[in-house]
Amino acid sequence: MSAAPPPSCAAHCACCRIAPSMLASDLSSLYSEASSILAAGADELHLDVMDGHFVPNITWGSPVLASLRKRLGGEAYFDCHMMVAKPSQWVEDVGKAGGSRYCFHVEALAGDPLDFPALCALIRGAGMEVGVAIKPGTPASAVLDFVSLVDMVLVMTVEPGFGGQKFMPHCLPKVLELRTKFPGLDIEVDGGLSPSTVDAAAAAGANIIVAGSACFKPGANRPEVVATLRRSVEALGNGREGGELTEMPRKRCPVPHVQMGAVAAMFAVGLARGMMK
Ligand SMILES: O=C(CO)[C@@H](O)[C@H](O)COP(=O)(O)O
Repeated sequence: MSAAPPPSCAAHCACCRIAPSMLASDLSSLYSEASSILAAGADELHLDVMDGHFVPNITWGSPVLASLRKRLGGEAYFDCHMMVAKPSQWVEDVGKAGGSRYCFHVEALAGDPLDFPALCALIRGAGMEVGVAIKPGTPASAVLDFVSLVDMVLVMTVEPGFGGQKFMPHCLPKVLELRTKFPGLDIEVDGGLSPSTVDAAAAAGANIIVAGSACFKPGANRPEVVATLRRSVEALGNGREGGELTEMPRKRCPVPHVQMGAVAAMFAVGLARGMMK
């Protein structure tokens, strides 16, 4: 028996946004990595905040966000994915540090003094947009009643905590369920996304694509990866074709500039010798 085809949504109008996960970048040069990926066409910077309790890993908090914000200026969009046990605890700090969207995990609400609506109000009061994330084992029904309170739902396609994991396609029916019920909703997918897995997520209805390793792995052509991810959402989610798709960036010149200079010099010498004969 052949495997079931991946789920596929009707064309929707939710705009594609590409949000590279900075966790996979060279963290010793966070500012230049962020600048480079924005220059490559990224729409958002996906910033994974992990507290060592909600997930078995620790990354960074508001001091790092604030210093990145200071150097990048006000334009860059900070998609803060809060993998923390008590989401309400960090809202004020992350807002002050320049977070643009505060995405909390619905699973963490059990240990938080605030309920869903109160937490959303706190986040908006701190000047940020609201996202809610669900882990692979959490059904979409956990957030369905609250969609009107949020700007985005993040469907995790790996267990949160670490970059570089394998994409879990069995999470995609949740994306399709949300897209079918909410055609204009921002739906983000995160974990194992790359040019070879994005089509399944885009076809299910995801319009915000987080990709860490794919964007930052050594040798990656960043503009090409970002454009490839975007074109997938435009084609399979928005139903665009041909010239309506974002253009692929022009390929790099296969001959490095140094070599080009050497070729030009040899040509000039040859020409001069010919003239001297
Ligand atoms: O939230 C997480 C992991 O918890 C992600 O944002 C990953 O950092 C994505 O990395 P790749 O799977 O794309 O390498």
